Amino acid sequence: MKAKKGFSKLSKQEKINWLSQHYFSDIDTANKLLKQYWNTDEKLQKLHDEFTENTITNYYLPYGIAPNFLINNKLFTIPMAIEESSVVAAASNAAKFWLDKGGFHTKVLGTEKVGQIHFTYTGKKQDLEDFFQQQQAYFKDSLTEITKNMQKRGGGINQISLVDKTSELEHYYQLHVTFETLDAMGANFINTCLEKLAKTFKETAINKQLCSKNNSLEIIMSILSNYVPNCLVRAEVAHPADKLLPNPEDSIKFAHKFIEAVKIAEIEPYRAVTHNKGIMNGIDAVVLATGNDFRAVEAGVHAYAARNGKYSSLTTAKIENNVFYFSIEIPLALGTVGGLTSLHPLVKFSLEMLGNPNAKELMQVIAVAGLAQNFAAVKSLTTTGIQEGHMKMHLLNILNQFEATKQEKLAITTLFKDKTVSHSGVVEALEKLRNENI
Ligand SMILES: CC(C)(COP(=O)([O-])OP(=O)([O-])OC[C@H]1O[C@@H](n2cnc3c(N)ncnc32)[C@H](O)[C@@H]1OP(=O)([O-])[O-])[C@@H](O)C(=O)NCCC(=O)NCCSC(=O)C[C@@](C)(O)CC(=O)[O-]
Ligand SMILES: NC(=O)C1=CN([C@@H]2O[C@H](COP(=O)(O)OP(=O)(O)OC[C@H]3O[C@@H](n4cnc5c(N)ncnc54)[C@H](O)[C@@H]3O)[C@@H](O)[C@H]2O)C=CC1
Repeated sequence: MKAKKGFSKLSKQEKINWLSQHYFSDIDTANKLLKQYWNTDEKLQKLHDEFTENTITNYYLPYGIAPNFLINNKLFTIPMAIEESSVVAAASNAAKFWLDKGGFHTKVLGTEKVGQIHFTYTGKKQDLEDFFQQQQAYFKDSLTEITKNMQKRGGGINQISLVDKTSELEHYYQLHVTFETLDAMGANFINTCLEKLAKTFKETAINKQLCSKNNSLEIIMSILSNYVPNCLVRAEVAHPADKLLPNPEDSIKFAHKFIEAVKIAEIEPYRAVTHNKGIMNGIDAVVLATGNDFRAVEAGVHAYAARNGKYSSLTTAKIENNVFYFSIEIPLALGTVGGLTSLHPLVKFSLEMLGNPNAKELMQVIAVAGLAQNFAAVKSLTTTGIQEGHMKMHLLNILNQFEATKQEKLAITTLFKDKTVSHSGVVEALEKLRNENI
Protein backbone atom coordinates (compact mmCIF):
# COMPACT_ATOMS: atom_id res chain seq x y z
CA MET A 1 0.00 0.00 0.00
CA LYS A 2 2.01 3.01 -1.23
CA ALA A 3 -0.61 5.72 -1.75
CA LYS A 4 -0.55 8.54 0.81
CA LYS A 5 -3.13 11.28 0.73
CA GLY A 6 -2.14 14.47 2.55
CA PHE A 7 1.52 13.67 1.87
CA SER A 8 2.33 17.30 1.13
CA LYS A 9 1.27 18.29 4.65
CA LEU A 10 3.82 15.98 6.35
CA SER A 11 7.07 17.41 7.70
CA LYS A 12 10.29 16.76 5.81
CA GLN A 13 11.30 14.03 8.29
CA GLU A 14 7.86 12.42 8.10
CA LYS A 15 8.10 12.36 4.30
CA ILE A 16 11.50 10.67 4.51
CA ASN A 17 10.24 8.12 7.05
CA TRP A 18 7.24 7.28 4.88
CA LEU A 19 9.43 6.91 1.79
CA SER A 20 12.06 4.70 3.35
CA GLN A 21 9.52 2.49 5.10
CA HIS A 22 7.60 1.86 1.89
CA TYR A 23 10.27 1.71 -0.78
CA PHE A 24 13.59 0.70 0.79
CA SER A 25 14.67 -2.58 2.36
CA ASP A 26 17.43 -0.92 4.40
CA ILE A 27 15.73 2.07 6.04
CA ASP A 28 18.83 3.31 7.89
CA THR A 29 21.00 3.34 4.78
CA ALA A 30 18.33 5.17 2.77
CA ASN A 31 17.93 7.80 5.51
CA LYS A 32 21.68 8.19 5.87
CA LEU A 33 22.16 8.73 2.15
CA LEU A 34 19.52 11.44 1.99
CA LYS A 35 21.00 13.25 4.99
CA GLN A 36 24.53 12.96 3.63
CA TYR A 37 23.50 15.37 0.88
CA TRP A 38 21.97 17.95 3.23
CA ASN A 39 23.89 21.17 3.64
CA THR A 40 25.27 21.68 7.15
CA ASP A 41 24.19 25.33 6.97
CA GLU A 42 20.53 25.00 7.99
CA LYS A 43 19.51 28.33 6.49
CA LEU A 44 21.04 27.43 3.13
CA GLN A 45 19.39 24.01 3.24
CA LYS A 46 16.01 25.56 3.97
CA LEU A 47 16.45 27.89 1.00
CA HIS A 48 17.01 24.88 -1.27
CA ASP A 49 14.15 22.94 0.34
CA GLU A 50 11.83 25.77 -0.57
CA PHE A 51 12.83 26.11 -4.24
CA THR A 52 10.42 23.27 -5.03
CA GLU A 53 8.00 20.98 -3.22
CA ASN A 54 8.33 17.77 -1.16
CA THR A 55 12.11 18.28 -1.04
CA ILE A 56 13.89 15.53 0.88
CA THR A 57 17.51 16.14 -0.12
CA ASN A 58 19.74 17.84 -2.67
CA TYR A 59 20.81 16.36 -5.99
CA TYR A 60 24.33 17.52 -6.85
CA LEU A 61 25.53 18.29 -10.35
CA PRO A 62 29.19 19.07 -10.97
CA TYR A 63 29.82 22.78 -11.50
CA GLY A 64 32.69 23.27 -13.94
CA ILE A 65 34.20 26.29 -15.62
CA ALA A 66 35.39 26.77 -19.19
CA PRO A 67 37.98 29.55 -19.52
CA ASN A 68 39.40 31.48 -22.49
CA PHE A 69 36.18 32.45 -24.29
CA LEU A 70 36.89 35.55 -26.35
CA ILE A 71 33.46 37.04 -27.13
CA ASN A 72 33.29 40.35 -29.02
CA ASN A 73 36.92 40.96 -27.96
CA LYS A 74 36.19 40.43 -24.25
CA LEU A 75 37.43 37.41 -22.28
CA PHE A 76 34.95 35.27 -20.37
CA THR A 77 35.13 32.24 -18.11
CA ILE A 78 31.87 30.36 -18.51
CA PRO A 79 30.17 28.40 -15.69
CA MET A 80 28.70 25.02 -16.62
CA ALA A 81 26.52 22.75 -14.46
CA ILE A 82 26.56 19.33 -16.11
CA GLU A 83 27.09 15.68 -15.27
CA GLU A 84 28.41 14.43 -18.62
CA SER A 85 32.11 13.87 -19.03
CA SER A 86 34.04 15.70 -21.77
CA VAL A 87 31.51 18.53 -22.20
CA VAL A 88 33.43 21.12 -20.16
CA ALA A 89 36.70 19.93 -21.70
CA ALA A 90 35.19 20.24 -25.20
CA ALA A 91 33.93 23.78 -24.53
CA SER A 92 37.32 24.76 -23.14
CA ASN A 93 39.05 23.16 -26.09
CA ALA A 94 36.93 25.10 -28.60
CA ALA A 95 37.43 28.35 -26.65
CA LYS A 96 41.19 27.80 -26.75
CA PHE A 97 41.06 26.95 -30.47
CA TRP A 98 39.29 30.22 -31.36
CA LEU A 99 41.17 32.40 -28.85
CA ASP A 100 43.96 33.30 -31.27
CA LYS A 101 41.64 33.33 -34.31
CA GLY A 102 39.55 36.37 -33.40
CA GLY A 103 37.21 34.58 -31.00
CA PHE A 104 33.42 34.59 -31.18
CA HIS A 105 31.23 37.39 -32.51
CA THR A 106 27.62 37.71 -31.45
CA LYS A 107 24.51 39.77 -32.04
CA VAL A 108 21.05 39.77 -30.48
CA LEU A 109 18.57 39.77 -33.38
CA GLY A 110 15.41 40.22 -31.31
CA THR A 111 13.99 40.00 -27.78
CA GLU A 112 10.27 39.55 -28.39
CA LYS A 113 8.38 37.19 -26.06
CA VAL A 114 4.95 35.73 -26.77
CA GLY A 115 1.79 34.85 -24.90
CA GLN A 116 -1.61 33.69 -26.10
CA ILE A 117 -5.18 33.64 -24.93
CA HIS A 118 -6.87 30.65 -26.49
CA PHE A 119 -10.64 30.98 -26.81
CA THR A 120 -13.63 29.76 -28.74
CA TYR A 121 -16.32 31.97 -30.28
CA THR A 122 -19.40 30.56 -31.96
CA GLY A 123 -20.72 33.82 -33.45
CA LYS A 124 -19.85 35.58 -36.71
CA LYS A 125 -16.16 36.14 -37.35
CA GLN A 126 -16.82 39.68 -38.62
CA ASP A 127 -18.55 40.65 -35.37
CA LEU A 128 -15.58 39.40 -33.38
CA GLU A 129 -13.14 41.27 -35.61
CA ASP A 130 -15.12 44.54 -35.36
CA PHE A 131 -15.34 44.18 -31.59
CA PHE A 132 -11.61 43.54 -31.33
CA GLN A 133 -10.72 46.56 -33.51
CA GLN A 134 -12.93 48.84 -31.41
CA GLN A 135 -11.61 47.59 -28.04
CA GLN A 136 -7.96 46.91 -28.86
CA ALA A 137 -6.59 50.12 -27.31
CA TYR A 138 -8.77 49.68 -24.23
CA PHE A 139 -7.48 46.12 -23.75
CA LYS A 140 -3.90 47.37 -23.73
CA ASP A 141 -4.75 50.23 -21.36
CA SER A 142 -6.58 47.87 -19.01
CA LEU A 143 -3.22 46.22 -18.24
CA THR A 144 -1.39 49.40 -17.24
CA GLU A 145 -1.56 48.60 -13.54
CA ILE A 146 0.44 45.42 -14.16
CA THR A 147 2.72 46.74 -16.89
CA LYS A 148 3.57 50.22 -15.57
CA ASN A 149 6.87 49.24 -13.92
CA MET A 150 7.95 47.21 -16.92
CA GLN A 151 7.01 50.17 -19.13
CA LYS A 152 9.15 52.50 -17.01
CA ARG A 153 12.10 50.18 -17.69
CA GLY A 154 11.34 50.34 -21.43
CA GLY A 155 9.34 47.11 -21.77
CA GLY A 156 5.74 45.95 -21.55
CA ILE A 157 3.22 44.86 -24.14
CA ASN A 158 4.18 45.38 -27.79
CA GLN A 159 1.11 44.23 -29.66
CA ILE A 160 -2.17 42.36 -29.26
CA SER A 161 -3.61 40.69 -32.36
CA LEU A 162 -6.63 38.57 -33.03
CA VAL A 163 -5.85 35.33 -34.86
CA ASP A 164 -8.44 33.19 -36.61
CA LYS A 165 -7.61 29.49 -36.23
CA THR A 166 -11.05 28.18 -37.19
CA SER A 167 -9.76 26.47 -40.34
CA GLU A 168 -7.72 24.16 -38.07
CA LEU A 169 -10.12 23.83 -35.13
CA GLU A 170 -13.78 24.76 -35.12
CA HIS A 171 -14.56 28.08 -33.34
CA TYR A 172 -10.93 28.46 -32.18
CA TYR A 173 -9.40 31.96 -32.04
CA GLN A 174 -6.45 33.49 -30.20
CA LEU A 175 -5.34 36.78 -28.81
CA HIS A 176 -1.66 36.65 -29.72
CA VAL A 177 0.29 39.05 -27.52
CA THR A 178 3.92 40.09 -27.89
CA PHE A 179 6.00 41.42 -24.99
CA GLU A 180 9.31 43.03 -24.14
CA THR A 181 10.36 41.72 -20.72
CA LEU A 182 13.94 43.10 -20.72
CA ASP A 183 16.10 41.28 -18.16
CA ALA A 184 13.34 38.93 -16.96
CA MET A 185 12.57 35.65 -18.71
CA GLY A 186 9.06 36.94 -18.25
CA ALA A 187 6.93 33.83 -17.73
CA ASN A 188 5.21 35.04 -14.59
CA PHE A 189 4.86 38.61 -15.87
CA ILE A 190 3.36 37.41 -19.17
CA ASN A 191 0.99 34.94 -17.52
CA THR A 192 -0.25 37.60 -15.08
CA CYS A 193 -0.90 40.01 -17.98
CA LEU A 194 -2.68 37.32 -20.01
CA GLU A 195 -4.97 36.18 -17.22
CA LYS A 196 -6.02 39.76 -16.53
CA LEU A 197 -6.49 40.46 -20.25
CA ALA A 198 -8.60 37.31 -20.67
CA LYS A 199 -10.89 38.43 -17.86
CA THR A 200 -11.25 41.94 -19.33
CA PHE A 201 -11.79 40.50 -22.81
CA LYS A 202 -14.60 38.23 -21.66
CA GLU A 203 -16.25 40.91 -19.49
CA THR A 204 -16.13 43.47 -22.30
CA ALA A 205 -17.53 40.95 -24.77
CA ILE A 206 -20.49 40.41 -22.45
CA ASN A 207 -20.99 44.15 -21.79
CA LYS A 208 -20.83 45.01 -25.49
CA GLN A 209 -23.20 42.18 -26.32
CA LEU A 210 -20.75 40.30 -28.52
CA CYS A 211 -21.85 37.22 -26.63
CA SER A 212 -25.39 35.98 -26.47
CA LYS A 213 -27.11 32.64 -25.97
CA ASN A 214 -26.17 31.57 -29.50
CA ASN A 215 -22.86 33.39 -29.74
CA SER A 216 -20.79 32.08 -26.87
CA LEU A 217 -17.25 33.17 -26.14
CA GLU A 218 -15.26 30.87 -23.88
CA ILE A 219 -11.73 31.40 -22.65
CA ILE A 220 -9.98 28.04 -22.83
CA MET A 221 -6.60 29.09 -21.37
CA SER A 222 -4.09 31.92 -21.12
CA ILE A 223 -0.37 31.13 -21.14
CA LEU A 224 2.97 32.33 -22.45
CA SER A 225 4.51 30.46 -25.35
CA ASN A 226 7.96 28.97 -25.00
CA TYR A 227 8.30 29.25 -28.76
CA VAL A 228 10.13 32.56 -29.16
CA PRO A 229 11.48 32.68 -32.74
CA ASN A 230 11.89 36.47 -32.47
CA CYS A 231 13.90 36.30 -29.24
CA LEU A 232 16.91 35.34 -31.25
CA VAL A 233 20.67 35.50 -30.91
CA ARG A 234 23.44 34.81 -33.41
CA ALA A 235 27.02 33.75 -32.72
CA GLU A 236 29.74 33.22 -35.30
CA VAL A 237 33.38 32.35 -35.77
CA ALA A 238 35.32 33.06 -38.96
CA HIS A 239 38.88 32.41 -40.06
CA PRO A 240 40.80 31.81 -43.32
CA ALA A 241 40.03 28.23 -44.29
CA ASP A 242 43.71 27.44 -44.91
CA LYS A 243 44.80 28.73 -41.50
CA LEU A 244 42.57 26.70 -39.18
CA LEU A 245 45.27 24.05 -38.74
CA PRO A 246 49.07 24.44 -38.98
CA ASN A 247 49.24 22.81 -42.42
CA PRO A 248 47.20 24.73 -45.10
CA GLU A 249 46.33 21.58 -47.07
CA ASP A 250 45.11 19.72 -43.96
CA SER A 251 43.29 22.86 -42.91
CA ILE A 252 41.26 23.17 -46.11
CA LYS A 253 40.52 19.44 -46.06
CA PHE A 254 39.34 19.74 -42.44
CA ALA A 255 37.14 22.77 -43.24
CA HIS A 256 35.43 20.99 -46.14
CA LYS A 257 34.80 17.82 -44.15
CA PHE A 258 33.47 19.88 -41.24
CA ILE A 259 31.07 21.75 -43.56
CA GLU A 260 29.90 18.47 -45.05
CA ALA A 261 29.14 17.16 -41.54
CA VAL A 262 27.05 20.28 -40.80
CA LYS A 263 25.24 19.98 -44.14
CA ILE A 264 24.37 16.37 -43.28
CA ALA A 265 22.80 17.62 -40.05
CA GLU A 266 20.86 20.20 -42.08
CA ILE A 267 19.15 17.60 -44.27
CA GLU A 268 19.09 14.41 -42.14
CA PRO A 269 16.89 14.57 -39.01
CA TYR A 270 18.48 11.49 -37.40
CA ARG A 271 21.82 13.27 -37.47
CA ALA A 272 20.33 16.70 -36.72
CA VAL A 273 18.93 15.53 -33.38
CA THR A 274 22.34 14.30 -32.19
CA HIS A 275 24.09 17.31 -33.66
CA ASN A 276 21.73 19.61 -31.75
CA LYS A 277 22.04 17.46 -28.61
CA GLY A 278 25.73 18.32 -28.73
CA ILE A 279 24.84 22.02 -28.97
CA MET A 280 22.47 21.68 -26.00
CA ASN A 281 25.33 20.08 -23.97
CA GLY A 282 26.80 23.56 -23.87
CA ILE A 283 23.60 25.57 -23.74
CA ASP A 284 21.83 23.63 -20.99
CA ALA A 285 24.95 23.60 -18.80
CA VAL A 286 25.19 27.41 -18.79
CA VAL A 287 21.39 27.83 -18.60
CA LEU A 288 21.44 25.69 -15.44
CA ALA A 289 24.48 27.39 -13.91
CA THR A 290 22.79 30.77 -14.36
CA GLY A 291 19.50 29.60 -12.79
CA ASN A 292 17.47 29.72 -15.97
CA ASP A 293 14.66 27.44 -17.07
CA PHE A 294 16.26 24.75 -19.24
CA ARG A 295 12.92 23.10 -20.05
CA ALA A 296 11.69 26.34 -21.56
CA VAL A 297 14.92 26.77 -23.52
CA GLU A 298 14.93 23.15 -24.74
CA ALA A 299 11.30 23.27 -25.91
CA GLY A 300 11.80 26.56 -27.74
CA VAL A 301 15.08 25.61 -29.35
CA HIS A 302 13.85 22.31 -30.77
CA ALA A 303 10.68 23.92 -32.12
CA TYR A 304 12.93 26.48 -33.84
CA ALA A 305 15.07 23.68 -35.29
CA ALA A 306 11.90 22.35 -36.96
CA ARG A 307 10.54 25.76 -38.06
CA ASN A 308 10.75 24.93 -41.78
CA GLY A 309 8.73 21.75 -41.38
CA LYS A 310 11.70 19.43 -40.96
CA TYR A 311 13.98 19.08 -37.93
CA SER A 312 17.37 20.49 -38.90
CA SER A 313 20.75 21.68 -37.64
CA LEU A 314 20.88 24.82 -35.50
CA THR A 315 24.32 25.66 -36.86
CA THR A 316 25.52 26.37 -40.38
CA ALA A 317 29.00 26.34 -41.91
CA LYS A 318 30.42 27.59 -45.19
CA ILE A 319 33.55 28.78 -46.97
CA GLU A 320 33.27 32.12 -48.75
CA ASN A 321 36.25 33.90 -50.34
CA ASN A 322 38.50 31.34 -48.65
CA VAL A 323 37.07 32.23 -45.21
CA PHE A 324 35.56 29.47 -43.07
CA TYR A 325 32.37 30.64 -41.29
CA PHE A 326 30.58 28.68 -38.60
CA SER A 327 27.50 30.13 -36.90
CA ILE A 328 24.44 29.47 -34.79
CA GLU A 329 21.08 31.24 -34.60
CA ILE A 330 19.06 30.24 -31.61
CA PRO A 331 16.00 31.49 -29.69
CA LEU A 332 16.78 32.00 -25.99
CA ALA A 333 14.32 33.44 -23.46
CA LEU A 334 16.54 34.10 -20.45
CA GLY A 335 16.47 36.09 -17.26
CA THR A 336 19.19 37.74 -15.22
CA VAL A 337 16.57 38.98 -12.76
CA GLY A 338 13.63 37.04 -11.36
CA GLY A 339 13.23 33.28 -10.95
CA LEU A 340 16.13 31.85 -8.95
CA THR A 341 18.65 34.43 -10.10
CA SER A 342 18.87 36.41 -6.88
CA LEU A 343 18.14 33.43 -4.59
CA HIS A 344 20.53 30.60 -5.42
CA PRO A 345 24.02 31.49 -4.14
CA LEU A 346 25.75 29.61 -6.98
CA VAL A 347 23.58 31.34 -9.58
CA LYS A 348 24.65 34.71 -8.17
CA PHE A 349 28.24 33.43 -8.29
CA SER A 350 27.83 32.41 -11.97
CA LEU A 351 26.37 35.78 -12.90
CA GLU A 352 29.18 37.64 -11.14
CA MET A 353 31.72 35.42 -12.96
CA LEU A 354 30.11 36.56 -16.22
CA GLY A 355 30.32 40.23 -15.17
CA ASN A 356 26.66 40.49 -14.06
CA PRO A 357 25.27 40.46 -17.61
CA ASN A 358 21.86 41.72 -18.62
CA ALA A 359 19.58 39.24 -20.40
CA LYS A 360 20.82 40.24 -23.87
CA GLU A 361 24.45 39.74 -22.84
CA LEU A 362 23.64 36.37 -21.31
CA MET A 363 21.88 35.30 -24.53
CA GLN A 364 25.16 35.97 -26.37
CA VAL A 365 27.32 34.03 -23.91
CA ILE A 366 24.99 31.04 -24.01
CA ALA A 367 24.77 31.02 -27.81
CA VAL A 368 28.58 30.95 -27.86
CA ALA A 369 28.62 28.01 -25.44
CA GLY A 370 26.36 26.13 -27.88
CA LEU A 371 28.44 27.00 -30.92
CA ALA A 372 31.72 26.12 -29.18
CA GLN A 373 30.34 22.80 -28.02
CA ASN A 374 29.19 21.94 -31.51
CA PHE A 375 32.54 22.97 -32.97
CA ALA A 376 34.42 20.68 -30.57
CA ALA A 377 32.08 17.73 -31.16
CA VAL A 378 32.03 18.00 -34.96
CA LYS A 379 35.81 18.57 -35.05
CA SER A 380 36.28 15.35 -33.07
CA LEU A 381 33.70 13.45 -35.11
CA THR A 382 35.33 14.37 -38.42
CA THR A 383 38.93 13.83 -37.28
CA THR A 384 39.74 11.43 -34.42
CA GLY A 385 36.19 10.16 -33.86
CA ILE A 386 34.25 11.09 -30.71
CA GLN A 387 35.33 8.18 -28.53
CA GLU A 388 39.00 9.07 -28.25
CA GLY A 389 38.43 12.37 -26.41
CA HIS A 390 35.13 11.52 -24.76
CA MET A 391 36.28 8.20 -23.33
CA LYS A 392 39.54 9.77 -22.16
CA MET A 393 37.39 12.02 -19.96
CA HIS A 394 34.97 9.19 -19.05
CA LEU A 395 37.83 6.96 -17.86
CA LEU A 396 37.57 8.23 -14.28
CA ASN A 397 33.87 7.37 -14.16
CA ILE A 398 34.62 3.79 -15.19
CA LEU A 399 37.41 3.53 -12.62
CA ASN A 400 35.15 4.96 -9.91
CA GLN A 401 32.48 2.39 -10.80
CA PHE A 402 35.01 -0.28 -9.84
CA GLU A 403 36.17 1.65 -6.77
CA ALA A 404 39.71 1.91 -8.10
CA THR A 405 42.29 3.15 -5.62
CA LYS A 406 44.48 6.20 -6.23
CA GLN A 407 47.37 3.95 -7.33
CA GLU A 408 45.12 1.93 -9.64
CA LYS A 409 43.77 5.15 -11.21
CA LEU A 410 47.29 6.37 -11.85
CA ALA A 411 48.38 3.05 -13.37
CA ILE A 412 45.34 2.76 -15.65
CA THR A 413 45.34 6.41 -16.83
CA THR A 414 49.04 6.05 -17.65
CA LEU A 415 48.32 2.82 -19.52
CA PHE A 416 45.57 4.46 -21.60
CA LYS A 417 47.42 7.73 -22.28
CA ASP A 418 48.00 6.82 -25.94
CA LYS A 419 45.14 4.34 -26.37
CA THR A 420 41.43 4.81 -27.08
CA VAL A 421 39.53 4.04 -23.90
CA SER A 422 36.75 1.44 -23.98
CA HIS A 423 34.72 0.17 -21.03
CA SER A 424 35.77 -3.46 -21.58
CA GLY A 425 39.41 -2.47 -22.14
CA VAL A 426 39.53 -0.61 -18.81
CA VAL A 427 37.81 -3.43 -16.91
CA GLU A 428 40.22 -5.96 -18.37
CA ALA A 429 43.25 -3.82 -17.50
CA LEU A 430 41.98 -3.26 -13.95
CA GLU A 431 41.34 -6.97 -13.42
CA LYS A 432 44.81 -7.78 -14.73
CA LEU A 433 46.38 -5.19 -12.42
CA ARG A 434 44.47 -6.51 -9.42
CA ASN A 435 45.40 -10.13 -10.20
CA GLU A 436 49.07 -9.18 -10.53
CA ASN A 437 48.96 -7.50 -7.13
CA ILE A 438 47.38 -10.43 -5.28
C1 LIG B 1 37.78 15.86 -25.03
C2 LIG B 1 38.68 16.76 -25.86
C3 LIG B 1 38.57 18.19 -25.33
C4 LIG B 1 40.10 16.28 -25.73
O1 LIG B 1 40.87 17.00 -26.64
P1 LIG B 1 42.45 16.91 -26.70
O2 LIG B 1 42.86 17.61 -27.91
O3 LIG B 1 42.86 15.49 -26.48
O4 LIG B 1 42.83 17.74 -25.43
P2 LIG B 1 44.26 18.20 -24.92
O5 LIG B 1 44.61 17.30 -23.79
O6 LIG B 1 45.21 18.37 -26.05
O7 LIG B 1 43.88 19.67 -24.35
C5 LIG B 1 43.47 20.72 -25.20
C6 LIG B 1 42.49 21.60 -24.48
O8 LIG B 1 41.23 20.89 -24.31
C7 LIG B 1 40.68 21.20 -23.02
N1 LIG B 1 40.78 20.01 -22.14
C8 LIG B 1 41.29 18.81 -22.46
N2 LIG B 1 41.19 17.97 -21.42
C9 LIG B 1 40.61 18.63 -20.42
C10 LIG B 1 40.24 18.29 -19.11
N3 LIG B 1 40.46 17.08 -18.59
N4 LIG B 1 39.64 19.23 -18.34
C11 LIG B 1 39.42 20.47 -18.83
N5 LIG B 1 39.74 20.85 -20.09
C12 LIG B 1 40.34 19.95 -20.88
C13 LIG B 1 41.56 22.30 -22.46
O9 LIG B 1 41.09 23.55 -22.90
C14 LIG B 1 42.90 22.00 -23.07
O10 LIG B 1 43.74 23.11 -23.10
P3 LIG B 1 44.67 23.46 -21.80
O11 LIG B 1 43.75 23.66 -20.62
O12 LIG B 1 45.56 22.28 -21.60
O13 LIG B 1 45.38 24.69 -22.20
C15 LIG B 1 38.28 16.74 -27.37
O14 LIG B 1 38.45 15.43 -27.85
C16 LIG B 1 36.89 17.19 -27.65
O15 LIG B 1 36.60 18.37 -27.69
N6 LIG B 1 35.96 16.22 -27.87
C17 LIG B 1 34.55 16.47 -28.03
C18 LIG B 1 33.86 15.92 -26.83
C19 LIG B 1 32.37 16.18 -26.80
O16 LIG B 1 31.77 16.80 -27.65
N7 LIG B 1 31.76 15.68 -25.76
C20 LIG B 1 30.36 15.78 -25.55
C21 LIG B 1 29.82 14.46 -25.17
S1 LIG B 1 29.50 13.49 -26.61
C22 LIG B 1 27.91 14.04 -27.00
O17 LIG B 1 27.08 14.06 -26.17
C23 LIG B 1 27.53 14.80 -28.21
C24 LIG B 1 27.80 14.33 -29.59
C25 LIG B 1 29.26 14.19 -29.79
O18 LIG B 1 27.16 13.12 -29.88
C26 LIG B 1 27.26 15.44 -30.44
C27 LIG B 1 27.39 15.22 -31.90
O19 LIG B 1 27.31 14.05 -32.33
O20 LIG B 1 27.53 16.23 -32.61
N1 LIG C 1 6.15 27.91 -19.49
C1 LIG C 1 7.15 28.44 -18.76
O1 LIG C 1 8.25 28.59 -19.24
C2 LIG C 1 6.90 28.87 -17.35
C3 LIG C 1 7.97 29.24 -16.56
N2 LIG C 1 7.79 29.72 -15.29
C4 LIG C 1 8.89 30.15 -14.42
O2 LIG C 1 8.81 31.57 -14.34
C5 LIG C 1 10.06 32.11 -13.91
C6 LIG C 1 10.41 33.32 -14.73
O3 LIG C 1 9.37 34.28 -14.68
P1 LIG C 1 9.70 35.83 -14.59
O4 LIG C 1 8.42 36.56 -14.82
O5 LIG C 1 10.84 36.17 -15.46
O6 LIG C 1 10.27 35.99 -13.13
P2 LIG C 1 9.66 36.68 -11.84
O7 LIG C 1 8.27 36.30 -11.61
O8 LIG C 1 10.64 36.46 -10.75
O9 LIG C 1 9.61 38.22 -12.28
C7 LIG C 1 10.69 39.02 -12.59
C8 LIG C 1 10.30 40.44 -12.25
O10 LIG C 1 11.47 41.21 -12.01
C9 LIG C 1 11.13 42.58 -12.13
N3 LIG C 1 12.30 43.28 -12.72
C10 LIG C 1 13.24 43.96 -12.03
N4 LIG C 1 14.19 44.45 -12.84
C11 LIG C 1 13.87 44.09 -14.08
C12 LIG C 1 14.49 44.28 -15.36
N5 LIG C 1 15.63 44.95 -15.50
N6 LIG C 1 13.91 43.73 -16.44
C13 LIG C 1 12.78 43.01 -16.33
N7 LIG C 1 12.14 42.80 -15.16
C14 LIG C 1 12.68 43.34 -14.02
C15 LIG C 1 9.85 42.65 -12.95
O11 LIG C 1 8.83 43.05 -12.11
C16 LIG C 1 9.63 41.20 -13.38
O12 LIG C 1 8.27 40.91 -13.53
C17 LIG C 1 11.07 31.01 -14.07
O13 LIG C 1 11.40 30.53 -12.79
C18 LIG C 1 10.31 29.94 -14.87
O14 LIG C 1 10.80 28.65 -14.55
C19 LIG C 1 6.53 29.86 -14.77
C20 LIG C 1 5.44 29.49 -15.50
C21 LIG C 1 5.54 28.91 -16.82
